[in-house]
Amino acid sequence: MANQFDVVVIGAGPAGYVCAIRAAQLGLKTACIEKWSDDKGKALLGGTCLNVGCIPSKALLDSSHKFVEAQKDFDVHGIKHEGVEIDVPKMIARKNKIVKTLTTGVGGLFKANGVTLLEGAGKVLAAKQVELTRGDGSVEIIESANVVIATGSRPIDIPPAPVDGDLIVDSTGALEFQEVPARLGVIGAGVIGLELGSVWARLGSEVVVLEALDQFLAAADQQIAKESMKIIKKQGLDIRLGARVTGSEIKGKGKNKEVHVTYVDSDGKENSLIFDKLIVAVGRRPYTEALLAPDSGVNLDERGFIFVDDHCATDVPGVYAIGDVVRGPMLAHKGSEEGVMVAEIIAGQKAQMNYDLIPSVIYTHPEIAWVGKTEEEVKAEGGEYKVGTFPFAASGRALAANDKDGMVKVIADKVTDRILGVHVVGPSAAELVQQGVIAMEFAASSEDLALTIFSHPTLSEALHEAVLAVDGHAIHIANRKRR
Ligand SMILES: NC(=O)c1ccc[n+]([C@@H]2O[C@H](COP(=O)([O-])OP(=O)(O)OC[C@H]3O[C@@H](n4cnc5c(N)ncnc54)[C@H](O)[C@@H]3O)[C@@H](O)[C@H]2O)c1
Repeated sequence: MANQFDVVVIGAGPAGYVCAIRAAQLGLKTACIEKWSDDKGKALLGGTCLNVGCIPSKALLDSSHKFVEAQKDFDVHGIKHEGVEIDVPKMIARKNKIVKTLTTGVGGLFKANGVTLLEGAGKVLAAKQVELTRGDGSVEIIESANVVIATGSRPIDIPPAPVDGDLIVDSTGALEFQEVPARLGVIGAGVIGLELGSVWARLGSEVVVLEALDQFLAAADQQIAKESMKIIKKQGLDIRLGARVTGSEIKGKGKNKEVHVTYVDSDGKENSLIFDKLIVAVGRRPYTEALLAPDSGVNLDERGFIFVDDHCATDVPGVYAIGDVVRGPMLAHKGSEEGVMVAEIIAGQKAQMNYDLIPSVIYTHPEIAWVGKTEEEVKAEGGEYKVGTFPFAASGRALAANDKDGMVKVIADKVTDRILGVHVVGPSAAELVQQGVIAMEFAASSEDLALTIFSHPTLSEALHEAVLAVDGHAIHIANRKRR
C-alpha cells in the first residue's frame, strides 16, 4: 500500500503539534493523532502544557499574585482599599477560558497549515505503520514514510499517597479546587510543588511542602537555591527538607473529610500532619502505555523513556520520538525545539539542537530561572571560573516596582571569559535569563555583555551589573574584589 502520509505525529502536545506544523510548512503531507477529548468527544489539542500544565498554572499564578498585591502590597503605594476577596470559581473559569482559546487555536493552526487531525489513539506497529483506534472503537491502519512519537508524560504515583482525585490530587486536580483549602499539603518541592503551593498559599492556604531530599532545588545553582528558599519561606510556605512521606489516610465524612499524612524526617523521627487537600508532585514519567506493538522495533531505555540518539531517531529508521517521552528535561520548549529539528531532518535538512542551552524556569514570585552550568558543575569540572552577582535591592527599577528580592549571578570562564551560566531569582527572572540564553548561543564573553548598552532604568540592568561584577567593574554595588 502506498504511504498515506509523509509524516504521522502521535500526540498533539507542544512537541507533537509544533513538529506537525513545521513538517507541513516544509511541504510534507502530515497528520497528527490525538486521543485526548472533551466531554463531547472532540479532540483536545495542546497536550499537558496547554490543558493542565504550563498555561493554566500560569493563569492561576498570575491571578493569585494580583490578589496578594491587592491584599498586601497596594498599601505600600498608598493605594487604599477594603475587603479584597477572591472568587475562586471565577478565577478557575478565567483559567479555563484561556485554555480553551489556546487549545482551539492549535486546531486553527492545523487547518491553516494543512495538517490532518486524526482523532483517536495511535499505536506504532512494525514497518512504520500506525494503528488508529477511534473513539467509536473502529480501527484503521495508517501508512507513513515517517512516524514521530510525542506522547508526553504522566504524573508519578507513590504508594504512600494514592491520588483519589478528591482529597489527594495530582497537578491536574490542584488546578480545579473550587475553594481555598485551609490546610494544604504538597509532596515534592520541585517545580510543580512550588508553583502550585504558591498559588494556594497566596490565596490563604496554610501550605506545608514535604521534600524527601535534604537539598532544596538540587538541580539549581545552590547560591540561587538558598536565596530562593529564604524568599519563599518568608512568603509563608513551610518547606520541610529531608521529609519522606510514608503514608496517608483519609478520615472523616462529607465536608469533614481530611487527609492524615505521616512522614519520616532526616533524624528518622516519624511525624504526622493533617490537611484538607494534598497535592502529590513527585515528578512525571514517560507515557508509553499501549503505544508500541511488540514487533515495532522501537526500544525503551532503562528508565522507560523511548531510546533515541541526539537527533531524536529511535532504533527504527524513519521513526522518531520527541518531548517528555525521551531523555532530557521535561520542558515544553525542549519538546517544541525537538519537534522542529525532527521535521527539518525528515525534510532533508541538517538540523540539530543545542541541548546545553535549554533554560529552566520556576514561576514562583519572584521567578527562579537559569541557563548553562551551575557553580557546582563548573567547580566539579575543575575549570577556573569567575563569578559576578548583583542584588535586585540595588536596582532602581526593582525598587520602583516594590519587587526587590533576589539576585542575578553570572559565571564565566576565567581564561576565555566565555559565559558559562546565568542564574536569576528575582522579578522577571524568566525574561532576564533569556538574554543569557541569547548571549550564550552566540558564545558571548562576559565582556561582550559588559560592553552592551542597557536601557535605564530596567531590570535588565541587574544582568549588566552582574557581568560587570564578573571582572570587578560593577558600578552600583561595591565590588567584592578587584580582579
Ligand atoms: N515551569 C516549568 O518549567 C514546569 C512546571 C511544571 C512542571 N514542569 C516539569 O514537569 C516535571 C514534573 O514536575 P514535578 O515538580 O512533579 O517534578 P520534579 O522532579 O521537579 O520535583 C519532584 C520533587 O519531589 C521529590 N520527591 C519525590 N518523591 C518524594 C516523596 N516520596 N516524598 C517527598 N518528596 C519526594 C523529589 O525529590 C523532587 O524534588 C518536571 O520535569 C518539571 O520540569 C516544568
